[in-house]
Amino acid sequence: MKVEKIVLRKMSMQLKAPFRTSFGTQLQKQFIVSEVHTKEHIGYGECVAMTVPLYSEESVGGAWHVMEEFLIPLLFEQSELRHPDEVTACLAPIRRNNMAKAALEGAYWDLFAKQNDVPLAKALGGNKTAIEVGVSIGIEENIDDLYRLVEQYLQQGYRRMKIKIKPGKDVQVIAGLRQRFGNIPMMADANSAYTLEDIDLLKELDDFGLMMIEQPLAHDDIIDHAQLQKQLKTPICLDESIHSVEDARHAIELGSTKVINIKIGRVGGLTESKKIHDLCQKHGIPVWCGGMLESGIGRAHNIAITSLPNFTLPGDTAGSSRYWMEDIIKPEVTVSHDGLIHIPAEAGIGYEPVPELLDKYTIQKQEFIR
Ligand SMILES: O=C(O)CCC(=O)C1=CC=C[C@@H](O)[C@@H]1C(=O)O
Ligand SMILES: [Mg+2]
Repeated sequence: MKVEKIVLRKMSMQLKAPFRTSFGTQLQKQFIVSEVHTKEHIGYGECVAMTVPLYSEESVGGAWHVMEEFLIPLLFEQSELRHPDEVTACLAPIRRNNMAKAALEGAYWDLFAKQNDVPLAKALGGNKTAIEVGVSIGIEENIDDLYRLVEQYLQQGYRRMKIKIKPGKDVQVIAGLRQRFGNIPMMADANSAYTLEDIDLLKELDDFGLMMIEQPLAHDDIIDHAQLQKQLKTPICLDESIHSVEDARHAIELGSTKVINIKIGRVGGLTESKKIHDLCQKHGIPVWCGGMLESGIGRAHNIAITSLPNFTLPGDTAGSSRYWMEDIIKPEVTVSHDGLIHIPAEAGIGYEPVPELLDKYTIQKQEFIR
């Protein structure tokens, strides 16, 4: 892949409704779209870092700086990359900054798939024609609003409900949902809102048959999660704690987790995501693909990675209309009434970014010529 130009776009799009979690609320979503250009094709990626570094240490501004000052120069030092797996090695001298790395690496994977005229899912080794999807629901102040949203998403076919919880909005909320909707596939995501001192409360959640409890404890912990898992029946799923295949290996060996939420940006790209997928498959640990409120470009990458066989649980890749009045791709991502997203047969990410819509939501654009 002889990339001649890389383009970064800082995007600003408003979510249909505020998305609340235990650490904050998002409404005006900023993110970065990356483009890698050859004479024949453009590969697209998305940087999922948030405007404010509340989920992880990365932010939109920080990621832009790292890509501009360090990552893009490293990529341009390579006369030619033969395979996108080489991008991770090329960027390895720069510590962490995984979301920035993943935005560029993902664009190279899209370019590679387009050059080889295969869907990205196939280029990654995926074997599915469709993926099961769930939906993530933010914290609602009013329980009736939460019930209305769950009812709506069940009718739309989503295969699993992810409920955000935090102290004071946890046991009662889950109990109410169970009472109202019965034994629907449901999980809770705490985004690190608890500590081992809350163990009695977390044990109460054991009574509701949740599929998993996601990241109950500190964002950078696997030791306390191992202690907690010994005392919980409900599987713990790690999200924020896992930044690499080595983190996953440590967590599995310690017994800190029984499910892993793979987010391409959090772990530094598709190549590392595949490694985590393969390690978990070897250890009988199911994985699913988490979300970061992506636009259609990031959503398309999530769909492709979910085509790998050990993505056996519904992920957070909802349809475009879950978050956006209009998405920046055509066609938009849609979910069938039986909760499936059909994997595109077109080459690359399979959804075409629309230049006019990219421009409409671009608030800053910079071109880097090799
Ligand atoms: O993109 C989606 O639909 C999932 C959104 C979601 O649940 C999250 C996005 C970003 C950080 C967190 O708030 C949360 C998560 O932890 O998975
Ligand atoms: Mg999470």
